Amino acid sequence: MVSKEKRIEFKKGAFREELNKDAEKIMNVAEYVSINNKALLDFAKNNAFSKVSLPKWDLPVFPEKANKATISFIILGNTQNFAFTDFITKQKYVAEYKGSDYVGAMGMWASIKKAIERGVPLLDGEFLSTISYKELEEIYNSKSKIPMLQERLDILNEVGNVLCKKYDGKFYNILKGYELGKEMMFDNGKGFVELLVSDFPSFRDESDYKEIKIKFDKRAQLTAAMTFEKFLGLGKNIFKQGEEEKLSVFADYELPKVLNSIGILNYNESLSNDINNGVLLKSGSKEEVELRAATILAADRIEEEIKRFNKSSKINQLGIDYLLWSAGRQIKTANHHLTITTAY
Ligand SMILES: Nc1nc2c(c(CN[C@H]3C=C[C@H](O)[C@@H]3O)cn2[C@@H]2O[C@H](COP(=O)(O)O)[C@@H](O)[C@H]2O)c(=O)[nH]1
Repeated sequence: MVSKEKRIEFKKGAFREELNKDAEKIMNVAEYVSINNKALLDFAKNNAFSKVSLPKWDLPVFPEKANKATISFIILGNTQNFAFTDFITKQKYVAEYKGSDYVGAMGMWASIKKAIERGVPLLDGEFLSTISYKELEEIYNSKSKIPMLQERLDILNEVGNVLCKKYDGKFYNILKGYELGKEMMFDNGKGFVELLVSDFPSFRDESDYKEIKIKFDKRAQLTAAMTFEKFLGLGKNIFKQGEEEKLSVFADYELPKVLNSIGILNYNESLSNDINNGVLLKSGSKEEVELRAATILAADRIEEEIKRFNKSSKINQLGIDYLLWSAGRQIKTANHHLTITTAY
């Protein structure tokens, strides 16, 4: 007979298992960040019976239908889904779309939707492989300037080239056969998340911490999650049942902010001062990797604890992510950490 512990492990899949293990190794020797078990248990207990919904990605900045063009749009946006706070002014990117202002990541989605609607062929690999700085600047030009424009451009050029070489110039071809209920996120190297990371260097999101290599793959996992949730919101499952259980939370700058605010992540004095004062944390620094590793581990433990308190809970990391993310929107006072990176 398979024990309950084993069953949970099996459902997580190899990627998430490895990520959790590496996060745990890092947190065992961490210097700047620690997890407060009491706060974690309290949070799990208080949320064990909460009704958790998943995002439907139905704001006007997203396409309305569940089809191939929507899949392409979601992948395109996730090539650009990082760094929305200006590193000097600390202001968030703001873009206007159909009379409303969209802030941060939503501003980015607004700008690419607006460009596609006025005929810029942003879903076409060939166009992306040669899109220029000026053209991209024009696309993002709105109420403020988007950070890291050159990096965004380099990524689009790279992605365009790979699409032309391997995917007939089309994003949606990365999702093999477009067969409802059949697609895999992880499939021995051939799943959707795995192909994004292996074929597109800019999706690779890994860090070295002492001798530990940890793969967060935030943008690649978020691409799969958004695709899953967008389709689900319209009553369709594009992926094979259970694939979503293999995803971790998305290790960005928002989740550690929330986890710290509710006492689950504790920072030492120097890290706490740096974040409060808006000091940049170097990409790949111990501080930055610990923040991300702690986020992954804490979210995984919250799921385990919720399931201990509520044996019939079906919550997974997508639910935990949305629970924390939504909590973050209410926290207006705390700073998130600032790192110059294309990962998140
Ligand atoms: N873990 C996690 N990270 C998420 C999201 C979302 C989108 N949530 C929407 C989904 C439905 C609702 O309507 C929400 O609004 C964005 N991010 C990441 O945060 C950063 C941007 O932050 P800011 O500058 O403030 O926009 C950036 O790295 C972005 O990729 C999430 O759900 N989980």
